[in-house]
Amino acid sequence: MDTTKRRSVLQRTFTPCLRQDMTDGYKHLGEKRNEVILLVILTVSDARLAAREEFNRSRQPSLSHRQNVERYKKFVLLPLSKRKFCQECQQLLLPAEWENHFGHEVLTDITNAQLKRPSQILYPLENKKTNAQYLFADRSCQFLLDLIIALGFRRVLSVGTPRLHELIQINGCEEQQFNVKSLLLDIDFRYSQFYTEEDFCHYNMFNHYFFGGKVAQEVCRKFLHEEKGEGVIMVTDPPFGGLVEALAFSFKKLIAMWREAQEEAHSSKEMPIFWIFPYFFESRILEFFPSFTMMDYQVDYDNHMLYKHGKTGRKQSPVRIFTNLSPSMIVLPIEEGYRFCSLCQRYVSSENQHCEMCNSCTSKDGRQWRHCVLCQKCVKPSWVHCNTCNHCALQDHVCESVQVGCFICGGADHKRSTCPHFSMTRRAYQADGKQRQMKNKKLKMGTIKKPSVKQRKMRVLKGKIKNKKE
Ligand SMILES: C[S@@+](CC[C@H](N)C(=O)[O-])C[C@H]1O[C@@H](n2cnc3c(N)ncnc32)[C@H](O)[C@@H]1O
Ligand SMILES: [Zn+2]
Ligand SMILES: [Zn+2]
Ligand SMILES: [Zn+2]
Ligand SMILES: [Zn+2]
Ligand SMILES: [Zn+2]
Repeated sequence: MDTTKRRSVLQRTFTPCLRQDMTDGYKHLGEKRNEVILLVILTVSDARLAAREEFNRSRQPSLSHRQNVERYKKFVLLPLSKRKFCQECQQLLLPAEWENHFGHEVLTDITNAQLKRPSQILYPLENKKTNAQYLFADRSCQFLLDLIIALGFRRVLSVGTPRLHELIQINGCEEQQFNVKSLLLDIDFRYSQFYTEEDFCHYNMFNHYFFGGKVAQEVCRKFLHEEKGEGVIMVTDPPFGGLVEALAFSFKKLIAMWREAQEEAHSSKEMPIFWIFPYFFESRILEFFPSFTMMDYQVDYDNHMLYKHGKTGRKQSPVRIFTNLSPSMIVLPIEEGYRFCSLCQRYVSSENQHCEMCNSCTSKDGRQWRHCVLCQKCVKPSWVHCNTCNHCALQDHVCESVQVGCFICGGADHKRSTCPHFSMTRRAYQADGKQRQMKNKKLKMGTIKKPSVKQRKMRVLKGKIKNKKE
């Protein structure tokens, strides 16, 4: 099935709420769209909380998790020839339902091995804006699991990492001595067809919402509290379009839940976390989690043309692991070119050279960076020092002093950030600060064409119309 057809099929079927959840992840944060999201998180009133819960409730799928578990039990008892999966509806089918799916593309002879790898049967969701489901390449997934085992963890809270969850479950089934467990928290309700309520919670990581209510929340709490909270690590790989603030808000809630199991004396202990995210979000993540360090390991994905290792994809994935564990403990594979820098006490990628002036292995993107004496720091290899801007930038950038006025309305007396025509709504719904910054940078560097006055006026007009609608 081609992508367009698949997408339209997904839009028609399974549960309309799933599609809505994926696109409306942020909107769950509050009903009133013209509010600044961060404020909504921090000062959410009772009334708004109720409205939010009502919104979440209205997104409940037609079949409950329990019903899906019962269906699964019946499904596994069927002989192979009667085990079907409708690709269009993304649903396991029981014989009585076959006729309703007449004319749909159906997979047959679903084996137990296939049932244990749902991420291979289910189509990755492809909403580019908020959630493209980028699945780990086997190499990266196995690396993560090996690392988790080597570090001695026994329980993994898999937040938006279905493939890692799946790998852990498979190992658990196949090897008696394998003693790592995983609980998957994900907004993709299709997974409820394959996992019990003890293994999967339908969860929104943008507002820490458990769709299964108190019962599901208790499953998570119990999981975190086993062995007094010892041996647990949270691994998360959120959609990259996700707001760091919102994610941090939810992760802090999960950390607080874990901390309840800690004795007073250990109340300042941190729950170990691997947060997988692009390197250019480093400063944003550190704002919320100052104890985190970014690892050099490049996480690869199966279904992302750019972030995929190998012939067709770009070799350098921008996705990294952020962790609050000591960097010296995170051993990166030497066979893939990583090496240990004894001065930094961490593994770094092969091109990442130790800079004596910065006293650090400074590269962020895997290329060798160069020290600029004037900037007093290392910069990307493609940058040169600009005396007009007083810092390094791309050779063909547009110098800062040349840029006067506002990019939005063209007004000469203010900058875009204080533009009176740029409503709060649009600001809040723009991409995360970092993404904005990146775009600004690109504008400054001239990699994005500066809009003409006419284009700017059109934008203001469109903005006004949109705001009126809202
Ligand atoms: C970039 S993918 C990561 C998948 C991971 N690399 C793997 O292979 O297991 C993002 C994951 O987060 C989930 N997700 C997206 N939005 C979410 C939300 N609001 N709350 C919880 N999970 C969400 C998606 O369903 C998906 O599984
Ligand atoms: Zn169907
Ligand atoms: Zn170093
Ligand atoms: Zn340097
Ligand atoms: Zn410089
Ligand atoms: Zn310049």
